[in-house]
Amino acid sequence: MVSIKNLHKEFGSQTVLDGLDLDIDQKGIIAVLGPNGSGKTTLIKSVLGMVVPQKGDIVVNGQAVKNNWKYRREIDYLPQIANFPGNLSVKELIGMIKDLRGRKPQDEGLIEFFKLQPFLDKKLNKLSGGTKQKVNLVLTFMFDSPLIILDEPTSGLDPISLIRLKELIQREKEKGKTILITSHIMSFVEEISDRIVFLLEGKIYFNGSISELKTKTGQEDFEHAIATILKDNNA
Ligand SMILES: Nc1ncnc2c1ncn2[C@@H]1O[C@H](COP(=O)(O)OP(=O)(O)OP(=O)(O)O)[C@@H](O)[C@H]1O
Repeated sequence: MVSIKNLHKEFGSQTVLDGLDLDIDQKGIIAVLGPNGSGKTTLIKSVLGMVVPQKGDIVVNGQAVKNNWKYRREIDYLPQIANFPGNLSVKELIGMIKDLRGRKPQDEGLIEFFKLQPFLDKKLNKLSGGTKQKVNLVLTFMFDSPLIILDEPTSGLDPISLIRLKELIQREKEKGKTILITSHIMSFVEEISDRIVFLLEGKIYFNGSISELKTKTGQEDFEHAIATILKDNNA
């Protein structure tokens, strides 16, 4: 599904990705973790073609990413920070994205699922952070693509909305999709992930299940296992 070989990305003199290799060939939920600034978003954006690496190859669903855009039709992406045009209403924005994507959307079920009906005629710059995130989630999930990439999806969500998000992600997993997630909320990651990919110093430091991570670090609980990696590496 996603194959990354020898990926290098530098911003000026700063090396962010340093010969990173990663294969994601399974269905299910994969959490991409790592300390702040470790390159999670840079990695995701490289897969999406939004960041151009200095070196390396990325193949998504059998298509090379370089100088290509068609493969993106099969990816749904939730950005960490959504810069919505503030003067549009929620309804107008959803309509605009539907027109741009040109695929049959499932927006109505998702609007109902996140209880967004009262906000449809409101301008985006008048919405709270959590409500904006729900709009962001509707836009992401409405096209039913086989690969879903979620950058900090829990951002700003209240407990009920967080439960709904987890339900939605599980539902998508049961359809046989591959879902890549970054999050700093360890309880959320532990609850939903099938596999953990941990980034450190521009490379993959760990790639495996939560129980393998606990064994590797000698810790019984997930949060402490992550903390142990960070402490051992002065991250
Ligand atoms: N466009 C850019 N120009 C310059 N530096 C950048 C750019 N994008 C990212 N960086 C730098 O690359 C490093 C990795 O950033 P990135 O956003 O990928 O990290 P992250 O692991 O997603 O972090 P966080 O957990 O804080 O979201 C950071 O030091 C960041 O400042």
